[in-house]
Amino acid sequence: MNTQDNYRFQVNLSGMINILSNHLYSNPKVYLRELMQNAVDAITARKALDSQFEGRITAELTGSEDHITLIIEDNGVGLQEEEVHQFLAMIGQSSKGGGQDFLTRETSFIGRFGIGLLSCFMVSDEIVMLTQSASGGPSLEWRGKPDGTYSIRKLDISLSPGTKVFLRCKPGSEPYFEAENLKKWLYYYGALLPYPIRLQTELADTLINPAQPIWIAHPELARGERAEVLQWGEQLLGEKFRDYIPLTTASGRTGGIAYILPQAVNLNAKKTHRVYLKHMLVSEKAENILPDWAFFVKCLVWTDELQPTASREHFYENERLEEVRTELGDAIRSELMRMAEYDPDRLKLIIGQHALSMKALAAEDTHFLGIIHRWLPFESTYGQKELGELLREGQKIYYTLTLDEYRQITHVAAAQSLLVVNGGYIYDAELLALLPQVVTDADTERLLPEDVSLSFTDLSPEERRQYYEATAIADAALQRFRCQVQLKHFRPEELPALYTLSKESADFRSLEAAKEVSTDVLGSVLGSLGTTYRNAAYSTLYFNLDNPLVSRVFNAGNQAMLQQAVEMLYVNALMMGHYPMSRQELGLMNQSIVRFIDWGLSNNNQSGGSEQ
Ligand SMILES: Nc1ncnc2c1ncn2[C@@H]1O[C@H](COP(=O)(O)OP(=O)(O)OP(=O)(O)O)[C@@H](O)[C@H]1O
Repeated sequence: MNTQDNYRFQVNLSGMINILSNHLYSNPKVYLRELMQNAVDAITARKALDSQFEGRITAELTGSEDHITLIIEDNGVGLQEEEVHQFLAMIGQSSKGGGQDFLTRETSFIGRFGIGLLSCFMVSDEIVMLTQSASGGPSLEWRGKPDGTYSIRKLDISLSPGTKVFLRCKPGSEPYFEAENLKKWLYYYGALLPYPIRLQTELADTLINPAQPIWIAHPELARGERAEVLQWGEQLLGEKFRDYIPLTTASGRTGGIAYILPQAVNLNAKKTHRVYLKHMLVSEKAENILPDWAFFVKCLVWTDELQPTASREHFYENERLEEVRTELGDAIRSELMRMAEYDPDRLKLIIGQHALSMKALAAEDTHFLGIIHRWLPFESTYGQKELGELLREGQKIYYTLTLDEYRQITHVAAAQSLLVVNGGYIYDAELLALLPQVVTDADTERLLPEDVSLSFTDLSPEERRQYYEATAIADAALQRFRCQVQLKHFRPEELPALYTLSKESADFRSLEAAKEVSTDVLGSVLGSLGTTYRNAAYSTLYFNLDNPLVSRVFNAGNQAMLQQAVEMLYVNALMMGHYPMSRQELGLMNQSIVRFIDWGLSNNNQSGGSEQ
């Protein structure tokens, strides 16, 4: 019969500490956060026994230079001997969770993983804890070492309930024990704690956190405390803000202040917010706490209902987080809508600075679009204007889909008094397409460059006869570029020619451009693709007979010159429309320039010669 030997896993504690410090904790200073969190949890547990109980946390720096020791003391619930063995000395065991779903289950404590205390070994070679349980029993001393050993001793004296953790600075960790740093970090992590945190050194006894303003518990009251709210924003986030929006949720368990960023922000900029869990700072990089469109604010959020991950820097992406995100987004949205009604100048200021963010939100929410559309800025043939101003023109609003399309037709459209909006910037075309759904008298339409030509005037039958031959020569000159020529009358008369592409001819041009830069194999694949376009993919070059130069060229009766001029005007029209040119077209431009200079020179010589 086979015998089976059973063994227990052994944990190499120093190896584990190494992993935690290198991979879980972003910086050794988090040891202070973990100690404060334990103190906060111990105070919460004691408060559950006695609701009148007043918590306090004290940090004390003692010892000479080589023996600096930090003592963190709380008057929380303390530990009894069996709890020390069970929770303090057992890694991964926490007094604050329990059950299968302890990682994500909601508790009134911050800690849940049973590993936080290990972070102290990043800065100290020993953790000494004196503790007295509020439920009685002897006072205890526990000493834990990073090699996984610990000792426990009953004290002869009886301490008052609570816990003191002693950490002696290990060589190299001195900055983490400097009074100024400790002061800064105690404030950083604990500024919103509702009971006093003190730092005592031989020189001073400092209260770290000021009394909590009323709007922490009731964010809606922040509206009336402008100066104070802005000052807190500057102190906590290190930036001067000019405006803010209070954040509330229906349950009241998550709240905050969304500070409007004083400068415009890039759409792709990281949107990070500072989140306090049960009044302690857990993350200043929380990205997923607000909807994506809210990139114009930096928030202070406090919550007692979200579940932090073990690194504490993020929150579990669960249903509740999703609801909180939606509710915080709603709070911002309704405040903006409230401004639209009662404080439009304030909203205009925000839109002026953060149009992109406002457009992102409006694209997601047509109701919001309906309310704020009039202040959204757009680039148009009437200039950079707010949509409200454009609507007041009472005209149909045409919009392009791309910046290139807009550039191609803007001067022609302007001359025809068409109101065209550049829809090439992100959200703009989308918003203009949505507009008629929410604004009853808004009439918007997508404009294609070729549509502009519909307003051009045809030649009279007599003109058609007169220019028949010249048009045919011009047309033949551009055949090799798959471009047909049309002679028309249009405004502005300063514009000699307008090049337009249909969707198909645009695709064909892109294909040709891709072929020029591709390898042989890809080139032949693209080449065979191109054959499917052959027939329909013609672009059009409209010549403007109202333009004096065009009129002279078409009336000169000089076939060679007409051909050259048509080619030259073709490349010129391409450039005006910001179309990338093919190698063949660039070659044509160079040749034409040289030929025209040559022509000019020989004409000059001839006239110079006849004068003599
Ligand atoms: N100041 C304290 N007062 C009372 N008990 C404490 C204190 N500090 C630690 N403990 C006990 O030690 C246990 C382990 O603490 P540790 O910080 O390692 O983990 P945790 O707080 O439970 O969870 P997490 O790893 O999420 O912080 C706690 O569950 C708690 O029972």
